[in-house]
Amino acid sequence: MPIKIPDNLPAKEILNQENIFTMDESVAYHQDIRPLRIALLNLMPTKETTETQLLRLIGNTPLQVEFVLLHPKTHTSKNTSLEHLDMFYKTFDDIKDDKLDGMIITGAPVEQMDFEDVNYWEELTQILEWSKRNVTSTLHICWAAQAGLYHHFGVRKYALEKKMFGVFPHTVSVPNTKLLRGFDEVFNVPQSRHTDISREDIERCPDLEILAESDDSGVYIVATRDGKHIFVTGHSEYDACSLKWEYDRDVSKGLPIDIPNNYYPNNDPSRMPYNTWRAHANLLFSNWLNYYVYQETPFELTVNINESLASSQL
Ligand SMILES: CC(=O)SCCNC(=O)CCNC(=O)[C@H](O)C(C)(C)COP(=O)(O)OP(=O)(O)OC[C@H]1O[C@@H](n2cnc3c(N)ncnc32)[C@H](O)[C@@H]1OP(=O)(O)O
Ligand SMILES: N[C@@H](CCO)C(=O)O
Repeated sequence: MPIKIPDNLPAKEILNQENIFTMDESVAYHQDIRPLRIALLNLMPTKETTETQLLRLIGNTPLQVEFVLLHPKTHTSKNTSLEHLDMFYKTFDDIKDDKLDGMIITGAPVEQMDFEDVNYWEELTQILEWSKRNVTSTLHICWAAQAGLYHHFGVRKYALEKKMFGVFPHTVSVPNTKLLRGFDEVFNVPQSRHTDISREDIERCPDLEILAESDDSGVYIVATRDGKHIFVTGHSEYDACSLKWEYDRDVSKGLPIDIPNNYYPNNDPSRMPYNTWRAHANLLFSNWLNYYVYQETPFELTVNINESLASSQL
């Protein structure tokens, strides 16, 4: 949340140089508050786990959030029951005439397919197009980040020789960026993917900026310069045991898989892993909700986003 301080306090200039968000008394007086409407487009097979992980992070805010769960209607889910989807989920058709303050699009275990072979690809591209005009800020996770970068900017994904699997040290690439406010200079993020995006491809797109990366696991966060589209390659939302569960699954299937990097104490899979990324996960989501959604979204959501986006190149 912004700090409201007297207009002429000396600390204000120092904090402004650090991009710390302060608000003049005059602006604060006029700021209106209402609940934020955030959708989760859940593409994961393990839908209930993902709902819990993301709600835990979205719930860590003083803002009121109305959460809308979406699933792709053109995909028949094998691993989530129809009862669960009918009871708790909507589809794009139900919300396409609305506006949203924010949207999160999850990862999906389809990264080794061509985008066009994913059976809900056409529906997803409609949603991505719609998000440009109807959502204040969209946060794409893992495969959704690759899908969004490909659809909006033609950035492709590359197959990795070996799965990027484990917990990797990351660094902030742009000092004082609002999305990474409060982050340590080195912070951990779980990565679990067979494909990658390239720094050079992103640098060729003037609308994109790399905000965080890792010497070991590559680009972590890319954002459009207007903050309306955020692409996150890792899984900060994962629980302590998510990588263990994936590792045990692959071992039991006899798949070639290394012990997750920097995860188990002494690299020993018989020991319980620690969560060393939770604080940064909470910061990432609360910074996004505050600076990219709440501070940017119009009070009258229906009035709107079209106007503020009219000048955007997307
Ligand atoms: C790169 C990232 O984004 S990482 C995020 C993805 N990570 C995860 O999903 C981790 C958890 N998932 C898993 O461990 C596994 O997918 C499991 C155990 C749930 C199921 O695995 P399997 O039994 O081997 O495969 P299964 O045939 O059930 O398909 C798995 C999923 O792949 C996706 N999928 C497979 N083929 C297609 C296709 N042609 N089009 C779209 N989605 C597809 C679906 O999401 C499907 O699950 P769903 O129908 O419940 O949505
Ligand atoms: N995180 C995924 C990668 C596959 O897309 C898994 O291991 O299931």
